[in-house]
Amino acid sequence: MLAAEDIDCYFVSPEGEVLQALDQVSLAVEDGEFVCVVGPSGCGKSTLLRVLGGLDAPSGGSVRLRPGLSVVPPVAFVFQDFGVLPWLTVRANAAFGLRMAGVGRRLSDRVADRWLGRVGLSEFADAYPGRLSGGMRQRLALARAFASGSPVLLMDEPLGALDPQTRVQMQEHLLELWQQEHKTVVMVTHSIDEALLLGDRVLVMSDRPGTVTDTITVPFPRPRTAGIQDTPAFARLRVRVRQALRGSRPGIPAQRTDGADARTDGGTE
Ligand SMILES: Nc1ncnc2c1ncn2[C@@H]1O[C@H](COP(=O)(O)OP(=O)(O)OP(=O)(O)O)[C@@H](O)[C@H]1O
Repeated sequence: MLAAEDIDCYFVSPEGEVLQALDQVSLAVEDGEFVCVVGPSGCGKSTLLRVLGGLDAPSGGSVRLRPGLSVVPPVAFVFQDFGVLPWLTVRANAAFGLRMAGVGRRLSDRVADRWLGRVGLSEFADAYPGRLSGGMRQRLALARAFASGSPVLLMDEPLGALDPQTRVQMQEHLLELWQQEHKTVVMVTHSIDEALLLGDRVLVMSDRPGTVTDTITVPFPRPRTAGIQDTPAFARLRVRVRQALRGSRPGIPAQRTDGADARTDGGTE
């Protein structure tokens, strides 16, 4: 569905310093696959996502989407800061991707209403996002991405701004939506547990310039529930990802392996 080959990405700072963000990154994502990307802060995860979605042009290499994709736009983004437009109603926000793709108001509103129902926001359809909590805004952002009809969703720390309890609820919600819709997803996250709960594969990136240093297949059958996080197999895989991350960061001291800290940036959940 989505393939990147030998992506290099350089930036020039305002001082004129050349900075390499990505170094020869290659990946291939199957139709309907959920791939999570973890890596140290500043290693180029967001840059990779932007290149995959065509928001940034790579300095070298190429990105290909499955030929013949008839859906416009083929890719929808979900960002950590929700990307909700405060001057549009909740319904208009949910319909935004469709409207941008040229779909008429009546149809896009109907699709938006269906998705607002699925994320539990029907009663707020005519309200403005200012009335929504953080978790509700993120549900709206997900509704907009799913409603857009895009087969590929690129998510950049989509649950990162939520409080821990809301985040757990949203992980379950996202898991449920994805299991019903089978979109192709590439999601950047700082949480190892989130990556293992949601993903089919976890790509581990090195420190900047970021490159993919390890790919871990997540063997847990679907449908999954959050309960798998309490199993010994999950704990073993958590350690495996953590070791891969340590391997990608020479000189970084070992992190805890008791499961209390499952974030790639050393924070807590
Ligand atoms: N437009 C830009 N201009 C200059 N430098 C940039 C630009 N975008 C990103 N960078 C730099 O590229 C590197 C990678 O940034 P990026 O945001 O992709 O990392 P990240 O892994 O997503 O970080 P984090 O986990 O902290 O969100 C960083 O050093 C960043 O400062």
